[in-house]
Amino acid sequence: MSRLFGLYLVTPGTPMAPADLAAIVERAIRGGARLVQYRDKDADPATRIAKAEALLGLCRARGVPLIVNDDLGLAARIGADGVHLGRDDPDPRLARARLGPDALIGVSCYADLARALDAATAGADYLAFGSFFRSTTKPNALRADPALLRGARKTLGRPLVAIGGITPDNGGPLIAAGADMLAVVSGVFDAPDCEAAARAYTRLFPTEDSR
Ligand SMILES: Cc1ncc(COP(=O)(O)OP(=O)(O)O)c(N)n1
Ligand SMILES: Cc1ncsc1CCOP(=O)(O)O
Ligand SMILES: [Mg+2]
Repeated sequence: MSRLFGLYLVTPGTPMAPADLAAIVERAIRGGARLVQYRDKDADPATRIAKAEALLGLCRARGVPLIVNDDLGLAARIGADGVHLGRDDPDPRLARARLGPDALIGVSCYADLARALDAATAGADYLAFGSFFRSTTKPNALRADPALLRGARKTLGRPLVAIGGITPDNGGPLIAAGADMLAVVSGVFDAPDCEAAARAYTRLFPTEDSR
């Protein structure tokens, strides 16, 4: 089974102790999260290292890859499994050269299929589209139409990630349209029970047998 399938948990930048962040992520992994991204725009460098290392320890113990958002230097320093890059971030070729052939490199493509083709050519392992719905985490994110995923599925030949305002109620059609993973922040982190929330997303995906 491809490891790039299912719930992709993205962390919020909420200030909290590294162990508390890891405890929430652990519950989401118990609920089925298959990939974790450390995304944190505000913490100072020492806190970012401490949080990313706490997550890496957890993710290694649970067999779930850890991706670092934006920060190639942090990903390389802690030995993360990969990096996620957007339009203001380093080029995927640079990330590949720095992190090596086995690193998972994800690229944000917003609603732009041409950008996705370029990213695939540059060696991206997955291509992320969105925001598909209004996101409280990133209210000004560019918006994408779910129909885009059908075209992306036909032309790109890489796993597709959907992000932005995704809930257990609106995520099913994104999977039906071609998303391999649903990337989620608030739908898990703002839920009263993170494990149950993660499980609600996990149930949207077809089981290995039915794929
Ligand atoms: C899985 C996933 N998809 C998209 C993004 C957004 O990346 P980017 O456009 O670089 O924006 P920031 O997250 O850096 O604000 C993501 N992080 N993860
Ligand atoms: C990083 C990012 N890029 C587009 S929307 C988004 C945030 C997604 O968070 P949420 O799942 O809370 O909408
Ligand atoms: Mg970025």
